[in-house]
Amino acid sequence: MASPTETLEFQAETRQLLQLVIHSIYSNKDIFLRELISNASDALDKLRLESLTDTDLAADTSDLHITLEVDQAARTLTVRDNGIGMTRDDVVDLIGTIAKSGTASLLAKIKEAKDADAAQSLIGQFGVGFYSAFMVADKVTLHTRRAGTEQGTVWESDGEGSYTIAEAEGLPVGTSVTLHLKPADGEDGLGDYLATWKIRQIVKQYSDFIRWPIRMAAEDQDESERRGEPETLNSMKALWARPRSEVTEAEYNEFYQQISHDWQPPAETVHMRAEGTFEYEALLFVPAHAPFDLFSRDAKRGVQLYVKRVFIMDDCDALMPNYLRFVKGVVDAHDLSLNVSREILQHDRQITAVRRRLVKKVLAALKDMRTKDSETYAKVWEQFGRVLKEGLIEDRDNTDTLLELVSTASTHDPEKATTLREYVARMKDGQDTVYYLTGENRAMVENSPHMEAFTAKGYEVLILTDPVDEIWTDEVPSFDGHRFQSIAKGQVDLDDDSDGDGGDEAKTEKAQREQDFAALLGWLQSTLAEHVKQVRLSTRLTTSAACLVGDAQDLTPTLEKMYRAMGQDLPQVKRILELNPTHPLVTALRRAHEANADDLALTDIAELVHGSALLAEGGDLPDPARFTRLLTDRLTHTL
Ligand SMILES: Nc1ncnc2c1ncn2[C@@H]1O[C@H](COP(=O)(O)OP(=O)(O)OP(=O)(O)O)[C@@H](O)[C@H]1O
Repeated sequence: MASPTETLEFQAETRQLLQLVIHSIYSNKDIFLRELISNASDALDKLRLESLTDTDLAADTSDLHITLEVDQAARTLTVRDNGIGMTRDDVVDLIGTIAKSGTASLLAKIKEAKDADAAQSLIGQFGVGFYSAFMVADKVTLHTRRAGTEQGTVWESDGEGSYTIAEAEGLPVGTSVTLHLKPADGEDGLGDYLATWKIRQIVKQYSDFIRWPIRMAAEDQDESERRGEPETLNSMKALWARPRSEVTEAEYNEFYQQISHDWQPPAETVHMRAEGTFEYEALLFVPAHAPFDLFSRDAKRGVQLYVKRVFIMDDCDALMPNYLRFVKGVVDAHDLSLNVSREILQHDRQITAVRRRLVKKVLAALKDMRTKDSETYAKVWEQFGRVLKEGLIEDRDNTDTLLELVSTASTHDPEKATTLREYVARMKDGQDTVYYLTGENRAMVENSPHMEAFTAKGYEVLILTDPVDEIWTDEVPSFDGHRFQSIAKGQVDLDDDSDGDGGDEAKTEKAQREQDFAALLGWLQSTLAEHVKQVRLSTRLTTSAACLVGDAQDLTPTLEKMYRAMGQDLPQVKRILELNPTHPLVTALRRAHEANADDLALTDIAELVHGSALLAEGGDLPDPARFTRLLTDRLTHTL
């Protein structure tokens, strides 16, 4: 006897998401069918795979398919599959809850979204799956029975606060989802989903490449039986297995949209076939925009893995490195076992070789796009540049290609980003170094005192403002033989007279200056010993009195902060204070020190010079209250 019907509440987040879905976040309601068919197709994949790998599972896989049934009188559309099915617990867990990470933050963002378009693009990135049924139906009934079990389950909800669940007898293995359709409403984007032409059109558009037959039972069931086989609506062609020359751009785009649930076409398509000892086909896509969770720790990565047309897994991370986590697509390998697990894949030499080849292909496609279609490339870089730069740290094999892809702001043109190659082509005679400065934002970098001499002398400096820039510039020594040099690190001697003429004179002048300032520098060094490891004269300043720099191998303050935020226990990184010997404050300080080295006011000024240099580069003062007091005292003295 069947158990009584239970009424259960949706989880709070699920309820919120349902409300968003029902109140038409999507202007295009037709996609509900794509979502339900995609779930049904996954269920068929799972049953096929499980029956191949679990010989104890007595399941009939001889005719796996999806059926769409229209009942005009009852105004229902049913999506039926004979796939894996669900147990009662599965239904409660999978349909009543959204276990996806990031749901709460996504909901918050959707609520903040300014308009329906922005909200739609956010929810589009998430994929509402099963719940999209409630866009077109005011009641949804689901019957299901898990393969290998006897007990069926029936679930029903109007998408408001709760759902009912009960046992059901005599169900076939698989799942059927019956939508009690809302009336068609053109203005609200609600099509007539009882019309077979409409269903045919939606399946063709969104689900043509689904690898299982999608059949439609004709309106009149009796008549269809008399006519024989129901009609199959989709072509089922595995697009990746067809030669490139036979696939149209529209087909590629539709396929991409099916697997990614994206509403825009991809920015780039890579289709390849490898023959030889390890055969495979790959069809990869670079999306046009980043998913909302690109930088979240548990963001999915990887492509779908098939073995000889049998779906094995989604998000196969062994096939894509972390820094290409935005690439979507399919890899169909011919010589793998269907039982292959993620762990085995991680250590499989052939998979590593496939991955290496795929990475090269994707990077080559991006490089090609950069030369041939710089406008699209600029958009792709804007979306994924920060992630691609992680490759400079992770992937030593492709450093050269990745460096060619880098596009960054520079002092050359405030409006336009530059590539490293363009930078090198513009380098001054005798310059063999690529100068850059990292910082939190463009304005801070541009106004940093470190820039002064470079600007004055016409040297171009790259402006790097992504956190990842701090790290890769530390790890990658050069581009095409030209060393990377932070203008906030090491000795920068732009006065160096490399061709020799006049060099002696400059050297004598420098030596004289060093001698003149020796006493002041020595005194400052001991006075500021707590904060800096050295005080020296600078050649990089023209207008500021002082700046802080690091040794070539030192961590930058931002990097130091990042490591500390990650919980690393670092010793204090002391920096070098550089003084501008031509600045009136510095020359006056020298005179005052010569006149009376014991004047206590000089100590305050030394601290103020150090604090100002910190502030000028956007740094944090060790003791802001003390700095303000010293500054106020000094200002009071001048009045
Ligand atoms: N027809 C079905 N047969 C078996 N299980 C199903 C079926 N439909 C849904 N499910 C189960 O319910 C889960 C939730 O489905 P839902 O469509 O909400 O999300 P999803 O398919 O996991 O994600 P997305 O649609 O964003 O890719 C699925 O992962 C699957 O386990």
